[in-house]
Amino acid sequence: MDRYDLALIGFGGVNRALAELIDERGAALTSELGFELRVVAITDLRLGSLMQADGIDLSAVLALEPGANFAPFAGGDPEPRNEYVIRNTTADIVVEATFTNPVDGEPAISHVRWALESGKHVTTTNKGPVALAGAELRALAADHGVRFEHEGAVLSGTPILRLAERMFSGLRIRGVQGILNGTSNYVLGRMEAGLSLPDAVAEAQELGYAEADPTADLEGSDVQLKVVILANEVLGADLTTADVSRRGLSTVSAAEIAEAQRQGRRWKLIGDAHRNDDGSVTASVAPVALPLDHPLAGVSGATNAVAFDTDLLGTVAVSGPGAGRVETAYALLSDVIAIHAGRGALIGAATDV
Ligand SMILES: NC(=O)c1ccc[n+]([C@@H]2O[C@H](COP(=O)([O-])OP(=O)(O)OC[C@H]3O[C@@H](n4cnc5c(N)ncnc54)[C@H](O)[C@@H]3O)[C@@H](O)[C@H]2O)c1
Ligand SMILES: N[C@@H](CCO)C(=O)O
Repeated sequence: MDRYDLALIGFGGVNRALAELIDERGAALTSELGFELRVVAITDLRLGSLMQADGIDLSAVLALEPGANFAPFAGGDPEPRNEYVIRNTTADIVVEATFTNPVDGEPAISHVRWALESGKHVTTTNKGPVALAGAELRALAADHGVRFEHEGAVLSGTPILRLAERMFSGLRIRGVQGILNGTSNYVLGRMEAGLSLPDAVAEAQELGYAEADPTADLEGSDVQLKVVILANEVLGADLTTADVSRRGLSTVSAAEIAEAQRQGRRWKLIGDAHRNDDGSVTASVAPVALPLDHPLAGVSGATNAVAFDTDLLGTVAVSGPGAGRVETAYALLSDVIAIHAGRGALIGAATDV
């Protein structure tokens, strides 16, 4: 029976949800998926670090009181010690789910680099490494015979990256456009219901949708990262965030939201990347007042949706959760499944002799 030992870097909403999934459904997952999952290391800014090669008691760490840390545990330390843990853990897969830094992607890029350099697979939901160092990290993974998986970086657990990569072969994709941020879409809907912006944002934070700094959600830098990922991984471009124009929700007033409703329109924060006739790719993030009959106008809450413009199929639209702790934890699990599916050619899968 195959087994994958995981090191969780960052123990917030998403990685806690993954730990809960393993703790509560581990046996069922093993019989359904054909491999066992264990967590052998955890680091977090607030909790410090914990390394236990025989497997961490997840119920115990999930039950920690607010303000407690890993120091009392065998193999525990009050400091995160990320580099030491990543380079020395017995884990097969490092799960990077720390804050997305839209400016330079650090320290997550370093976390991923250290993991790949030490021969460990990586799965991440952190947009920074994928958008700002994706090509370098994919090459580093290949050099070390391991995988760099990141389905959850765009549309959370809704598998649009794998869909485009595996199911669109033979198609020429001319563009991709969509609602790519759950928090802002949730907030717009709640403001249409009459809530103030601060109250709507507070709800999104409580629900675990928002970035550590929700400005990233509202002002479009989160979508900008995702547009870069889609442009580079789906359209084959080589964009950076500097290539993507960005306008956020602060350019739309509550009065304009109400006026749009009266006119039968809905404001949506839209990310777009499309190929021009000369082969170049243009990309943008901007609020748009869509007519109610537009396919994206009806997308509500933290749901996201992406429309792929293809040559042979016309428009192919995919909709699903764009945020959520459990939904995003599933993206991480889907990455482990992908690693397992490709294990024949890879190092890193622990198997019984
Ligand atoms: N929540 C979602 O719906 C969702 C969906 C898709 C992607 N993501 C991305 O996944 C990542 C995690 O999201 P989350 O909702 O769990 O965030 P979160 O803020 O709940 O948790 C992040 C955790 O990382 C820890 N952390 C931050 N910097 C660290 C460091 N240098 N070393 C160790 N720990 C560190 C924090 O203490 C925190 O506990 C983010 O990059 C986010 O953008 C989140
Ligand atoms: N804060 C992000 C999480 C998913 O990337 C959002 O709301 O879409």
